[in-house]
Amino acid sequence: KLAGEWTQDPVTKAWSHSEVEFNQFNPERPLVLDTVLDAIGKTPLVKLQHVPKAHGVKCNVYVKCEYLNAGGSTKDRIAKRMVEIAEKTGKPGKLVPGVTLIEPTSGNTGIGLSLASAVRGYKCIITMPKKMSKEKAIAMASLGSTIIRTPNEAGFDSPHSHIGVALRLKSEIQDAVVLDQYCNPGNPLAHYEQTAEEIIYDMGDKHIDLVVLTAGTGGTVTGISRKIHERIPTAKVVGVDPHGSILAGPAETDIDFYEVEGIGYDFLPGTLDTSAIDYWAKSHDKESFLMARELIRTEGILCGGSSGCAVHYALEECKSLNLPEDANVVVLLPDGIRNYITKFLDDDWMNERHFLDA
Ligand SMILES: C=C(NCc1c(COP(=O)(O)O)cnc(C)c1O)C(=O)O
Repeated sequence: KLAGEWTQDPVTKAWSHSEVEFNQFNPERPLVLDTVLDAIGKTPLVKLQHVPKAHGVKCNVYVKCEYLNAGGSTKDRIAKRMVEIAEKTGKPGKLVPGVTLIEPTSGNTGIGLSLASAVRGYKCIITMPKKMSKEKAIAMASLGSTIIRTPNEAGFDSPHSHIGVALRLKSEIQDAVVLDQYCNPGNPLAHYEQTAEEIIYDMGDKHIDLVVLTAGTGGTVTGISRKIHERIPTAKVVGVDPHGSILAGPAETDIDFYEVEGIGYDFLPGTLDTSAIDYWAKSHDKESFLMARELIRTEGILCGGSSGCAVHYALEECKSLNLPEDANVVVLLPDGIRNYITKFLDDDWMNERHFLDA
């Protein structure tokens, strides 16, 4: 198993891991790339021009557009990093041509791994709950992956869940490897050594006061939060967790269905370091989708549902903290509209769920 141990230097506050070497951050990227996998990372930060004011927020809000990654989401980063680690170290399994990658996912990690498999010549089997969009399934199938849908109501520890089915398939298929985004250090590491460094580098002399991040496996919030606290100790990091999920802590034990894809779970993933998060906001579907639609319509930001979730609750925090005009807030937008064309972008889909009711 790769999980290994994270340790933090008591003086520099820098993190290291017992099993993995870290890549150096290089802000430059050549324009001619060896493969499409090199078109992952270096996504732009965009300053919102209208949405903050429309919601009574006077500070500066910058959104990191992760839908501009090669596979369309921030999860391309961890897919590439987990494959790199396995190719280099053979952990959690040897990746040789013809090997079968099996991964439980809400879709975006699956797209990232399907992309890497198409480029590297691996076979790929994805297990994904039925709740997740058809668009994501079609993207993965187009990249050559086999998709197995699992029941939404199956708990994480059920043999019928996307995790349970992936583990069963691994035991049945020869030369199969489950990289396992829920405990693989390559998940938070990709964000600690790259996503967070991009944010710090690109913000330059604009002081970062608040970072708002949705959480699913917790890799994004763990990796970014650790680096932000290491380099900008005064900055606060807020995690956003949907009602119906328990990531924000035992108080939210009411596990329930919600529509936003990719965030929240009925268990605490090994890649989530809750001590790295200053505090949590609990989110609702309606506000998340309405904000995503507003960002698209008034800012031209073609983002997904969890992006609307992150921005809505970031604005709520700006108001409750009464952040001044010169404060700077960074929000990560994990994926884009391609994954949801027939879902929250469609008025009928929204009306069926009363998300457009006043
Ligand atoms: C866990 C997976 N996605 C995480 C995710 C997240 C959360 O990112 P984490 O780094 O897993 O906490 C937010 N928004 C979207 C649209 C996502 O797809 C997955 O694609 O398997």
